[in-house]
Amino acid sequence: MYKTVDDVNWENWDPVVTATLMFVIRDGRILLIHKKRGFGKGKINGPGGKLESGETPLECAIRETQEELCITPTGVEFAGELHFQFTDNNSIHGYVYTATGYEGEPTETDEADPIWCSIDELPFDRMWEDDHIWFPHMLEGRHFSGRFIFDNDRMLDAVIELD
Ligand SMILES: Nc1nc2c([nH]c(=O)n2[C@H]2C[C@H](O)[C@@H](COP(=O)(O)OP(=O)(O)OP(=O)(O)O)O2)c(=O)[nH]1
Repeated sequence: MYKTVDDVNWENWDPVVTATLMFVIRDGRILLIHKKRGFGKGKINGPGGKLESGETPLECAIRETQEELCITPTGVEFAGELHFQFTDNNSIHGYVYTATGYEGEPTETDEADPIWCSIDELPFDRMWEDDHIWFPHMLEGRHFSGRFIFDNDRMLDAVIELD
């Protein structure tokens, strides 16, 4: 039973899922989604999803943003990595990207409803519990690597490292 980050053998960690997140940030605002289905349904997050075979995390993050919001992010940069170990043995390796712009118009889809938020007033109470830890680093443009233990959607422990 995982309780703390130290309970995981990170050297041999073999995540069940690799997933991505994309955050368009411009003019003091960030483009988030209300996630309408799938893992994390009901939460506010960035667009993103699971890696498909043959795809790089960057390609996945762009594709998922196209699928969920009908936009193509531009000025994309790697922001950080997230390592989630769940008590039920699920595990997710997440790659986070930021973008400075996009082509197209953010549009509601079956998966997501776009929401522009001020970076000073992020709705952390409606987001995953770890997000308030690494969002400030992402917004400052610092690369981060986070390790987290979750029991369903309750965070039990967190360690964050900065470059
Ligand atoms: N911000 C944030 N995002 C998270 C956390 N945990 C977590 O899985 N995510 C993201 C990574 C993925 O983008 C997404 C979950 O995967 P998903 O989007 O593939 O789920 P899905 O069932 O909708 O599957 P898909 O078909 O869209 O690929 O949630 C977290 O703690 N914080």
